[in-house]
Amino acid sequence: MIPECTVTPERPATPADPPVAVTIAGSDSGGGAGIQADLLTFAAHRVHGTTVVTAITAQNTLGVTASLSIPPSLITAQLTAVTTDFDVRAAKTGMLGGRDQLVAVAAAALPRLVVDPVLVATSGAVLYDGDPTDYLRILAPRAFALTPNLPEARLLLGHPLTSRGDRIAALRELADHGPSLIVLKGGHDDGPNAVDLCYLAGRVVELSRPRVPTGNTHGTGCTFAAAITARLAHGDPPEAALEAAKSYVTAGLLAAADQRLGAGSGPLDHFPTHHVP
Ligand SMILES: Nc1ncnc2c1ncn2[C@@H]1O[C@H](COP(=O)(O)OP(=O)(O)OP(=O)(O)O)[C@@H](O)[C@H]1O
Ligand SMILES: Cc1ncc(CO)c(N)n1
Repeated sequence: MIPECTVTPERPATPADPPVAVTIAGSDSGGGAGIQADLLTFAAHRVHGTTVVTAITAQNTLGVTASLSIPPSLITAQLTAVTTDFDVRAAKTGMLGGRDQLVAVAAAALPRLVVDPVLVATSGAVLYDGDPTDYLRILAPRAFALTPNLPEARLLLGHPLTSRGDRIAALRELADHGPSLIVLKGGHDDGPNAVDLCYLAGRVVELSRPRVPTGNTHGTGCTFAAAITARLAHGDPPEAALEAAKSYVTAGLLAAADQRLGAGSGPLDHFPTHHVP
């Protein structure tokens, strides 16, 4: 006989319940970026991770060889399944694949939404085949935070960002589309420090840590945005969430600097030993 499915009786939430976050992103078969990196990051922060898969990529440390976008109706169904059952405290988008998928995500009401505008993989593979400005026109008005890297910010705004003045102007331009928090990631810059310029409640804040000399940087952007999301799910104020996420990514890069996983750019270590969630 099949036992009947029982529903847990209503009881108030307790501090022992882990907060819930949702990642809306693509699958990386190599396990270093996308949904896989996000779930590892959530787990390292003791956040229960739920998922809305938007695309499946055939990918490893050397690049992406194939990808398939999930039909928007199935994206909506996953969003409904997650948000009608769980008390979702924060959400994050990664690879969306195309405009129809982005529109399906923008139709959902998601708290503390962190949008990582994934457009092109470091290897050159196209991860968004629509117009990059869709992110600004359709999704940014729904977002709490937007976290482009420098090449992505250039594509979103359609002009180069050379000087520090250009970058500060870009922060304001991006914030005009709605998000309270903008993080312009400087991982692709050179220099002894990895410096991200942030715009938060009208202030420019610099997030800086020593640059880790390593080629194992696959999935740093996903991991950083997922760590911000995890800290927001715990209720951290935005500036504390940013600092904690930056320290976590730096610790993960350091711990995996000499690791060999795959022949190309390997993943970082999502459970660095001295990280305490
Ligand atoms: N070698 C490094 N050492 C220290 N911090 C780094 C390094 N590379 C990137 N970071 C930091 O990691 C975070 C993610 O930034 P990055 O610019 O790499 O994102 P991304 O380009 O979106 O990532 P991805 O390569 O996964 O697409 C930022 O805080 C950035 O400063
Ligand atoms: C699935 C996926 N999402 C995001 C990135 C960007 O790192 C990637 N390479 N793959």
